[in-house]
Amino acid sequence: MGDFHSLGLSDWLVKQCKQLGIDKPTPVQENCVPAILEGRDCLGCAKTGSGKTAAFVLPVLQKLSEDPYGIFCLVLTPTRSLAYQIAEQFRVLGKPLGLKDCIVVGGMDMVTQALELSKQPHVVVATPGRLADHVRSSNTFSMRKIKFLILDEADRLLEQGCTDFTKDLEEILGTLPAKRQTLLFSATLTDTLQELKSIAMNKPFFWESTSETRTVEELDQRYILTPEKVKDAYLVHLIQTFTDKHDDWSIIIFTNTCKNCQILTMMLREFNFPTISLHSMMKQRQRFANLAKFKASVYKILIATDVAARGLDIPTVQVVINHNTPGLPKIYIHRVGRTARAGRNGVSITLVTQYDIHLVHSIEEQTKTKLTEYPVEEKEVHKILTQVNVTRRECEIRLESTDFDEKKEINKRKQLILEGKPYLCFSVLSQIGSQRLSLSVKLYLNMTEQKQKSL
Ligand SMILES: Nc1ncnc2c1ncn2[C@@H]1O[C@H](COP(=O)(O)OP(=O)(O)OP(=O)(O)O)[C@@H](O)[C@H]1O
Repeated sequence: MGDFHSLGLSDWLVKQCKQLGIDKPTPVQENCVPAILEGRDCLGCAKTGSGKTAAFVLPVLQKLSEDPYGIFCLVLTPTRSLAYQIAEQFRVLGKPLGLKDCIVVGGMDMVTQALELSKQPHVVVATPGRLADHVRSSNTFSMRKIKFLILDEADRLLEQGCTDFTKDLEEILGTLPAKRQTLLFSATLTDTLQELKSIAMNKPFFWESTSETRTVEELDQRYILTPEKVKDAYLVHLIQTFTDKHDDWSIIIFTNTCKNCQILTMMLREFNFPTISLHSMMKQRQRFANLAKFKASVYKILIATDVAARGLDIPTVQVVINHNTPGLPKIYIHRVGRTARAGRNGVSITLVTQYDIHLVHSIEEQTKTKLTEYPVEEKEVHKILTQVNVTRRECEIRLESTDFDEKKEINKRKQLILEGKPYLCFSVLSQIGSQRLSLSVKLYLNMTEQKQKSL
């Protein structure tokens, strides 16, 4: 393996890497950095935690230092917290350049963002929805001259999942110059990306790690077979065991819904475990605050939905627990990739019910790894079963007495209105009929009326 100099990077960047403990390039960096410096488009597929971020940040900074202007580079990423993490890497590595960056994500003040964009930052890191909003509503900034477009977690941005970025991406791409370098990175590349490889212009460089397995060797992948009703008792038992055995530990628990995330957080707190949550029903500021507290080890347990499955880089995470078995192997790969990063060891434990066994088989098939059973003293689990289930029920009742479900409905409706789906909105709205709701109907009607008038 060479060093960063031999990849074509300048002294100041190599020095900057050293200061951060980045001495030797990882394979994805070793292969992609020279191709990007040559001016080629690049598709990089490498395992979680293998340093893909620096693989694009370093060559962009090198090129920026040769011809500095703004806006030089646009990075798009599917989640808000990931946008902050990427911007941080640019800021730290690009410090000697006096790098100016701008983060454009939903849930934050649009006016402040517009002002920052108008100051022509070198690098813009954005989630597609909010950047498309700015493109539609503002003419105070231009991306006509950007040199680099980067899609991080590219498969997620391009797939048509529950959050479909297609429309926003089209809008953004329309404002970019055709002559640019396009870089796509992910730990999981889909067929669409494989197709893209064959049709892309600009002689794209494609790099995929040659390893047979899709997860890292340092990750010990386990499962526990459990009936649905005993799952929470296993969870409490596992956490208790980790607490007893390790001083310096932190755990991410993934679950399938925001509500479940909330209930599990309340339940684990009842057992005095330092727990905090992260899901899309929380306000953006609260999400950042919780993530910061988890990173700082103020709370050792983070319960999250898949909003935290991709990209988050928190070195202290030693254990990932899947409270539900992910329906897609790809989601499993990203979730368990929150531990065992950058050569460290880690454990993942997936709670599997009898109905999920086929999901485990397809995970094993895709990752080319066999999950092994995690040994548990069942007697100990059964001792706490009743107490855990009663506590969970109490938490469910407590949550039902709050406006959690109502908030969820309001969020859903806001989304429908933003997407311009009036009929659907009406049918959802008419079921509830509170004052706040009729207000949002009026607002929507007003907006469409004005739109029609202006037409
Ligand atoms: N050459 C290197 N040597 C040592 N550590 C590195 C090197 N390059 C990056 N790192 C560190 O490795 C960690 C993981 O990097 P990064 O977040 O870029 O992974 P990733 O490949 O993007 O993972 P994911 O697919 O989960 O997003 C970071 O903390 C980063 O600082």
